[in-house]
Amino acid sequence: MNWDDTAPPTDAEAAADGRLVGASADGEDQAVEAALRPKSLDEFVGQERVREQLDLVLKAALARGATADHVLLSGAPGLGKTTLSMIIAAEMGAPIRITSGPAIQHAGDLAAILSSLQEGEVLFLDEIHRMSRPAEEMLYMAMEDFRVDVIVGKGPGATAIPLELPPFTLVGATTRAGLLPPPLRDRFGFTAHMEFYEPVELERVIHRSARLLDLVTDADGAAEIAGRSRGTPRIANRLLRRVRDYAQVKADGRITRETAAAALAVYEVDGRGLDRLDRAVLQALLKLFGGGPVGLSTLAVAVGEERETVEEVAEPFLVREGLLARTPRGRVATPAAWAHLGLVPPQHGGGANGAGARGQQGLFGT
Ligand SMILES: Nc1ncnc2c1ncn2[C@@H]1O[C@H](COP(=O)(O)OP(=O)(O)OP(=O)(O)O)[C@@H](O)[C@H]1O
Ligand SMILES: [Mg+2]
Repeated sequence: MNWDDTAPPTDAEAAADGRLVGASADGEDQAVEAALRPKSLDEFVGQERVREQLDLVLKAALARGATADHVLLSGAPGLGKTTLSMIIAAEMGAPIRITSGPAIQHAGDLAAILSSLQEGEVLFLDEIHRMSRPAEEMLYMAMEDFRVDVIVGKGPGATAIPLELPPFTLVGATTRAGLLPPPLRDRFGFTAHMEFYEPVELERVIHRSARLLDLVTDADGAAEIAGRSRGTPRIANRLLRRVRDYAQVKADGRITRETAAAALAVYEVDGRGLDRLDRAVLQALLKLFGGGPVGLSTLAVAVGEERETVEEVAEPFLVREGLLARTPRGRVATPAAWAHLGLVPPQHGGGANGAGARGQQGLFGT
């Protein structure tokens, strides 16, 4: 993600764009996601702990006739932060105003939004870690005291005019909770950390979406898609749409294990959710470097990609899946990586594969 929205995309961003297993929303996702979004906590699949805690927070506020505490939602892209913010408003019977950190560059932008909120309204601030510093400081006071100081004039003659705000609920979302300054983090009454979903939960997401899209999907078909969805509902929904296309063109429209596997083979998404780039990185690491350790730059050259693309686009998922490890001496494949690609690791102290790998490594350097 680039801090400056006007900057041209980096190579890594270009490589991540349009990737079937990418977690960020693309144009098609944005068009269909509204239709697939669960509208209530009961409909929201998985995240049991978050759901239970949030249910208590909201019900208690409703019972007191009060505005709910501010809520921070943190978690990787596509796990349901925006969806949950809308559910919070719906459960509170409150309107929601949606904005984002990068859209608020001046404190004045924030003051304008805050002063126009209705009592009890939910303000959803997406990418809250990307707000400007002055806006952030204004937000501290707004969250705590429902008050802002509007600065009028410039220089020594400037004066602060206090402005009372109606009580509201701030829902902040971030993919990078670690980047939030502690004073901001501390002002949220409740923080929900969203985890990646289990395959059985993604199966439920897929069945639900299939119903809404009028698709016939059997249990094995949903399981096949879920296993390739990288723990992410957005990816599950996207793969479901590609499988639907295939089933309609090449089969009778029904989504079974066979149509799902055949469709995703066409798109080069394998049984574990790795795509062409992920497998190219693993294959180079195993076949050219005997499983490593090998330096990132050397590995990137071998794959024919930029260093950043390998590091930011491919590696995070490979590391999460326990297929690749980043060590001080370089990238290393795990036994699971050899098994996944159906290759045999070289034996210690011999074996053509191992010797070949060491020769290559010497050639490339690290
Ligand atoms: N728990 C869930 N149950 C069912 N569907 C879900 C769930 N979570 C997310 N989804 C689906 O996944 C899609 C992406 O979710 P959402 O837009 O809320 O993710 P996000 O965390 O806001 O992502 P980003 O970080 O990119 O903004 C939505 O269209 C929604 O339909
Ligand atoms: Mg979102």
